[in-house]
Amino acid sequence: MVLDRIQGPNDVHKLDAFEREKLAREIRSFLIEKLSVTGGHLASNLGVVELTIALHSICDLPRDQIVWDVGHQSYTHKILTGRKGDFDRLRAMGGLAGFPKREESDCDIFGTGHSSTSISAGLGLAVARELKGEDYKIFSVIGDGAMTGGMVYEALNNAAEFKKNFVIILNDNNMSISRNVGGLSMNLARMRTSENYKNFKSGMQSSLEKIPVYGNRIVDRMRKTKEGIKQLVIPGMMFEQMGIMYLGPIDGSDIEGMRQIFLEATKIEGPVIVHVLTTKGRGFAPAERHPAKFHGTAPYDMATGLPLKNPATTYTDVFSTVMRKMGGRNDRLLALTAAMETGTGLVRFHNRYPGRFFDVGIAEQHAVTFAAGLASQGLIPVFAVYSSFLQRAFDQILHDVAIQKLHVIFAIDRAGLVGPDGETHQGIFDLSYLSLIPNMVILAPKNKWELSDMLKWAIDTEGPVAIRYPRGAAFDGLREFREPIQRGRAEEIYPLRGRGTKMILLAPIGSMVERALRLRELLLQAGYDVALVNMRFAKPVDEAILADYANRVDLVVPMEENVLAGGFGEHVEICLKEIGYRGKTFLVGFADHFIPHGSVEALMEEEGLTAEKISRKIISLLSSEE
Ligand SMILES: Cc1ncc(C[n+]2csc(CCOP(=O)(O)OP(=O)(O)O)c2C)c(N)n1
Ligand SMILES: CC(=O)[C@@H](O)[C@H](O)COP(=O)(O)O
Ligand SMILES: [Mg+2]
Repeated sequence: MVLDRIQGPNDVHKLDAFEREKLAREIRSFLIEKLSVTGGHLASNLGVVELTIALHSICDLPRDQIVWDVGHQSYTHKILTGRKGDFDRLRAMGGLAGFPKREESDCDIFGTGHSSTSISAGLGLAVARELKGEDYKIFSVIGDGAMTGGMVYEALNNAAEFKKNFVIILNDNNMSISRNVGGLSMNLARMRTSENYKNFKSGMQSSLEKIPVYGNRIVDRMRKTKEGIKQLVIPGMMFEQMGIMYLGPIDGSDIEGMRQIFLEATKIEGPVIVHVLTTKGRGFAPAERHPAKFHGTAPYDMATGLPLKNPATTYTDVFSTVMRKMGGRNDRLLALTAAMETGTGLVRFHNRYPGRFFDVGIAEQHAVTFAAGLASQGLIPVFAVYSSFLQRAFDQILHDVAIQKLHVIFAIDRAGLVGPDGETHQGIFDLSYLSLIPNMVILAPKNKWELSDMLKWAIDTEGPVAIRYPRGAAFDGLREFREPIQRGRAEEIYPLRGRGTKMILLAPIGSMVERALRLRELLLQAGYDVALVNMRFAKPVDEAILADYANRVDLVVPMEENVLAGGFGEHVEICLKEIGYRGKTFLVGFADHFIPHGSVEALMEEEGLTAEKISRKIISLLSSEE
């Protein structure tokens, strides 16, 4: 096996062209087999095996620097830098991360996870290299989907001005997670099919000879032509006009061709884009047929590609069903996504009401302000978005939505721990960054029925509303508790019983209600009297119910799947102080640190947030004062 000879960075340099081809086949089989057990980002990785081998074979790592946009496609890079042996524990706690991590390898020069950062980071590296008087190659590898993110254009604009040498490899597989959208995507599609691609492919050598003046020749030619329409199909014109040299499109399965072009590109003065055409899911038929399904996959059967387990009903499924239903009842209801149609459960709404569905690309900031514009005209946009991706749009929420009290609904999926994607994707900050914005109303459901009720309530109310719910199976307990939703009102589940050594109020929100059930049992067993209130609203907090309990309990325990800093518990504490509560509080949530990858339960254990661990802390707190 050629793969066995790859033990660390630059081992790929020892291979000849034939062996490089063989290595690509072996890596592909390796990934298909390993990910069938662990799950992970299969389709994107299968698409860039050859591209990564070509790149590594002209780089001297870790001296040369590669920035992977999003970083979900960096598995071959990890294999080629000595991490092949870690793939059995891909994305497991303490195991190999699914994204580049500086602490994992000195070949991971820049950590990623969120989209569209690689050109800015690459430019930063290039400027730093010059300021430090150093000399090495810098590559940013970015997908066509990531090119829909606004930061890319801020970076290109800047790169054209700064004129630093670095190479942007545009990995164009004609897909984001779902179909790629927008004007740029249409432009790339035209480039794929243009005559120049065919010419470039057949005349690689003559194209290479032209490289130093390649861009200018195209621009000169375009200036001369009077047939304006033809300009549209000249690849790279858009980039060239911005002052970024463009090469391509080139074939992303041709390792030798890519090696030559990548190397030549590093010799060009200023920023260069090399446009590479790849195939998402390449070499695994189910993934080539359904790239969206295999973008991020759970373990699967290698023969058929079918999932090994049937997934339980998720909050995303519930959201999906209710949106579709409500779309039929209210024709002002709109659904928005920033390139996460599948993940947020909007496929059914899209199919049923195509005119009221909008995928704006990986553009969370734009999505929020676009929603604000729609809401200003009396429409009801629901922006379904992952908690960690919404972080990008903080000012748009504050400035464009909240100040104007516009009725935009934020359906915040993946709120709480997401597990294997790790620190970049854990949705543990939204309660903090939303709570501090005036006019925001924030809810979190305890179970699947409550998500449905909250969404319907949010559609009928006014002003900005956020509903946050976690990844994974929806809780289907506590079905009998279904008080109608009222603004700022909590729901009492279990009152105090009137007997016990100390009185405790458990005040969980969202997913923590389920955990509080078990916690309550443990505390009852320890001899305490324990009430449980489902707080429902992180903002406005139900002051009345807190005031009611304030005189009766010794301890209030707000619980949230969010960081404690600026979170729900802190707001409850402020409220209790205003009410004049004299007892203790014990805040349950995440400490002030980033939480790495692993299964959600393992991480909860590590964070001390299992019912058992919380109960031990509470018992010790209360017994220390006895
Ligand atoms: C800010 C942000 N929004 C959404 C995502 C989710 N996301 C991860 S990969 C991806 C699609 C990227 O498409 P592309 O760059 O073309 O890479 P491909 O998977 O096709 O290789 C999306 C939307 C993200 N990582 N970051
Ligand atoms: C790379 C990326 O950002 C997405 O693919 C993300 O991993 C999706 O996560 P879910 O599996 O929770 O949809
Ligand atoms: Mg793509």
